[in-house]
Amino acid sequence: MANAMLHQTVGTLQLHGSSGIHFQGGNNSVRLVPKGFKVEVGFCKRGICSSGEKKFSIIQASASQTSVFDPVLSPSNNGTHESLKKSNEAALILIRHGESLWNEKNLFTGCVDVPLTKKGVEEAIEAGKRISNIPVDMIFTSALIRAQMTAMLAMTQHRRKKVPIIMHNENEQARVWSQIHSEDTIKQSIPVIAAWQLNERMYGELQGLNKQETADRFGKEKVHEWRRSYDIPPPNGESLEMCAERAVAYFKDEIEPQLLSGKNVMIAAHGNSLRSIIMYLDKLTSQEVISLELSTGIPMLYIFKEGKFIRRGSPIAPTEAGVYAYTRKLAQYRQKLDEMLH
Ligand SMILES: O=C(O)[C@@H](CO)OP(=O)(O)O
Repeated sequence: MANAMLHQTVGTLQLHGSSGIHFQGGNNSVRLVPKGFKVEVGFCKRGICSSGEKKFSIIQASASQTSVFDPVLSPSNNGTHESLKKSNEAALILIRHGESLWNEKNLFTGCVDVPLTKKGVEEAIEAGKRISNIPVDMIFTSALIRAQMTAMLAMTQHRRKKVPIIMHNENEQARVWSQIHSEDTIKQSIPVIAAWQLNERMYGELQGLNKQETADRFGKEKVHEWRRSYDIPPPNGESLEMCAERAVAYFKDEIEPQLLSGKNVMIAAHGNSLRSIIMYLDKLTSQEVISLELSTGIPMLYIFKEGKFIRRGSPIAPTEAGVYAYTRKLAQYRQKLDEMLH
């Protein structure tokens, strides 16, 4: 469950035993989680506490647009899921990070945490211009700085001027220390969730090697197989299939519910983690994904409507009318921005 909300923790409960669903906190026993609240499942320090207890926090959803999880919207609730699929529409922007210092040097990067080059910074800003009229309610990035820089730099160009704020939910203290105590400020913020599951495919023993030198040493075909085949991993690294197992699972579990509830989402990630997500969105076969290449810093727009992802290509420029005419909602959003800013 995404830990995306800007929220107030109003209590902590524990689940005991295995006899049915039974929440207990202090002297109080709670059977149902009221509407507008969410249950956040955490694990005691190192995974599971003694006697299998798990820690639950009851969190009051903020009234703002940025409070993201309503249990009623849970995709596990099938009836609701179906009706939401029909009624909601949301924009999904995917963006591969701008050029990194190791892209520039032609080195296999994978999970090595390398920042952007100056050109990468410029690409991210340019990408931001292209999406400056498209609503963004939530941002997901990988845990790597090149994706996070890209997301933040892109948002400097957004006309709505909401402030992207990285959520720190790694432990209770981090969460409490980063709390915002103004509803108005929360409304002017965009939660940014950093997730390792969106990281670049782990390139194993190729990380740090020069791509050309590796091709010279092992042969062009072998290296192409490592780089682009679906299920053949590079030495001690992840194949695209293995990368998809975590990236697509994260997308389905954490991002799709947000889209279902009508949130407009931007994902800043990597060549291969995004290839695996696009494979899922566009229903590509393992053969088709081989030839899918993503450029750095080019945003791609999808509309999520009636449970389907509709690929809308890349917004060309902020002034380009076409992209905003894709849906009435996008056109209205842009018009509102025009009225606000003129
Ligand atoms: O080095 C990497 O991490 C990736 C992306 O830059 O390389 P490839 O082009 O092989 O997917």
